[in-house]
Amino acid sequence: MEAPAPWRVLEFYSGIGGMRYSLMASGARAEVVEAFDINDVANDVYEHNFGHRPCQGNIQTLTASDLDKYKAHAWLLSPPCQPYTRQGLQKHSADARAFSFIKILNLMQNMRYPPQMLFVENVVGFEVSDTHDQLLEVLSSLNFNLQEFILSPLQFGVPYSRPRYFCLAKREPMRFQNASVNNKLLRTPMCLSQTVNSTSQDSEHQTEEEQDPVCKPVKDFLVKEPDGCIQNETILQDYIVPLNLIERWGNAMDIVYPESKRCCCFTKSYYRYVKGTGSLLATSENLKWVPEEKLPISSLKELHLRFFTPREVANFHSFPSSFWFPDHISFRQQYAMLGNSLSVAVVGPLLRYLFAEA
Ligand SMILES: C[S@@+](CC[C@H](N)C(=O)[O-])C[C@H]1O[C@@H](n2cnc3c(N)ncnc32)[C@H](O)[C@@H]1O
Repeated sequence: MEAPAPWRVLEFYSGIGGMRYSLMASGARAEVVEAFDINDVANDVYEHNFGHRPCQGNIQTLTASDLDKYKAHAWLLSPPCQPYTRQGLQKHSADARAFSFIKILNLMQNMRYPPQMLFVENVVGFEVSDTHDQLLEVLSSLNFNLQEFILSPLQFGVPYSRPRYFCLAKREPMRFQNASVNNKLLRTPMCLSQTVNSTSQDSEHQTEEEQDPVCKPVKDFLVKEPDGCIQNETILQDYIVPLNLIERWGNAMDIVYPESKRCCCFTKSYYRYVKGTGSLLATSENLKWVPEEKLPISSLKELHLRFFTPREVANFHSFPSSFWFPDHISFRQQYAMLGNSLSVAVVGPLLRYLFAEA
């Protein structure tokens, strides 16, 4: 018998393709038929890795008939998060960077072939925004069931704290495998497993700290030489943290060790700034790590701190080893685009669950 045709997928705000890698990792019978992004540098990276250049331009200018022509079954969207971040002005839907997302949401109501499945990724904070209210309104008007999650790679064995909000939606008569959690916001990946068919009230309120399984150590994510050894400092010269920054920021920096089981979220400003943008790695072999201890500046200097390389940040995002940047992309651009991307370790299982037939 002939295999059924794959689900047709549109990838909005495609960036460097974290969503597409997640779809590949999910094993879903699905293919990206088009991707959309306004950033030509991100599109260079996407094309370099997938051999397909996304439609370049403002998503806000798309019309219902533009989208109808793809007859897509699923839309995957990771719209800009600045309107909802705690550090920002939190203008939500009034922020111009939210306009394109609101526009295409509303287009769904005027389409001849609206998607049957929807997946939205954003920062924690989105779930209390008025854009979220609009999302729910549109989905309900089109008879979608939805399930929402706040999950972090830490809950998937990756020593990386990057909690993010996810909305999964399926249009009637399609159903989720675990329909008992429809209309709930879950903080556990439990219901993604086919073997678990109910989720207790408690697990809806568990945080990433309470959910940590045994995470791999940071050293498993470091750049390796072909012989399997971690690259030495001479090779990693470009990544050493200058001493004046150590003097200035001291214990405000987030320092991790090869044996650590957690590092903090890499933002798009990593490498430009050291405070609050991502962890730094202590590479000295002579110092013993004492967790939680505040160290004097003299000891901090002896830790031989370095930035994680872009490849290592990609490893924390669980990107495949085949992923890479074209030569003309600067270090700063690499970090900026990785900081905007997402965790394949988290989104892969969520997409597998979304596409699984009930
Ligand atoms: C949060 S990032 C998504 C990153 C992506 N998921 C990845 O894995 O790299 C948002 C992306 O949306 C793009 N973008 C923002 N506003 C846009 C608009 N109005 N039209 C098209 N693309 C837009 C940005 O260039 C950026 O690549």
